[in-house]
Amino acid sequence: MLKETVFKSFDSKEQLEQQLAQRIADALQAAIDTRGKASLVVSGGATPIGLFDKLSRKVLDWSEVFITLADERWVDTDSADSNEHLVRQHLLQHFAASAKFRGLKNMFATAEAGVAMTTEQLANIPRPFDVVVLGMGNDGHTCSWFPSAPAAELQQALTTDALLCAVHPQAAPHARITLSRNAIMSSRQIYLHLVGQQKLDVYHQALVSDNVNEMPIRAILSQHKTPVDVYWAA
Ligand SMILES: O=C(O)[C@H](O)[C@@H](O)[C@H](O)[C@H](O)COP(=O)(O)O
Repeated sequence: MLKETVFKSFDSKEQLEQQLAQRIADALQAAIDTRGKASLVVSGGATPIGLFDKLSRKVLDWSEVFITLADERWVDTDSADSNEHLVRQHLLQHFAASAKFRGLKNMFATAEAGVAMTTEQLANIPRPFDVVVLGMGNDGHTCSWFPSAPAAELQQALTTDALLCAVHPQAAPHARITLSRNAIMSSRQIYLHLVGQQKLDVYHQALVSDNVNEMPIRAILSQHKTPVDVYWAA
C-alpha cells in the first residue's frame, strides 16, 4: 500500500514555481532560525530552471544555506550538460549567490573513482537535508536511478548506506554520480516537481507499478519515512 502523498495541481508552471519557491524559502529560513544553518538538494534537467530563478530572488540568510545536487552527469562543470553549470547559472544568482554550493563532479576521470572525494566534500552539509527537490524522467527515473542502468548499479543506489554511487545508464547520455536512496530518505521534506501531461501519466503508472526496478521513482513514493509533496503543473 503506497503512502498518501500530498498532490498539488497548478494551472501554470509559473504558479507552481512561485508557490514552491516560497515553500522552500520558508523552510530554509525556518531551519536557519532553529539550527543556524540549512541544506537544500536540487535536481538538474529542464524542469527546475524557472523555480531556480524565483528561488534565487527570495530574501533569506543564504550564506547559511548549503546547496548540493541529487545527481550529476560526469562531464566538465562548464558543459551545457552539467547540472552544476545549470545551478550556477540559474540558482546561485541574486540573493542566492552567497549560498555555499558543493557540486558532485570532481577531477577524477570516472564517476566511480570520484565517489570517495565527493563524499568527503559533502561531509559538512547539514543532514538530514532540510529540503530535497526531485524531478522525474519519462522512464520513471529520479536522481540517477535509471531503469536502464546495469541491475547491480541500480540495486546499489537503492539499497546502499553510502551517500553516493556511480551509475551508467544505457538509455541516457553520460555516466552519473547520484545520491543514494538512503541519502535522499534522510531528509525533512521531499518535493517532486513535475510539469506536463506526460509526467503526470508516468507518475500515475508509477503509483500502480509493482516493480521499483522498472519505475525507480517508486523508491520515493512507496515509503513511509520521509514526507513527499508532489507539485504538478499542466
Ligand atoms: O540530471 C538529471 O537529469 C536529473 O537530476 C534528473 O533526475 C532529472 O530530474 C530528470 O531527468 C527530469 O529531467 P527534466 O526536468 O529535464 O525532464
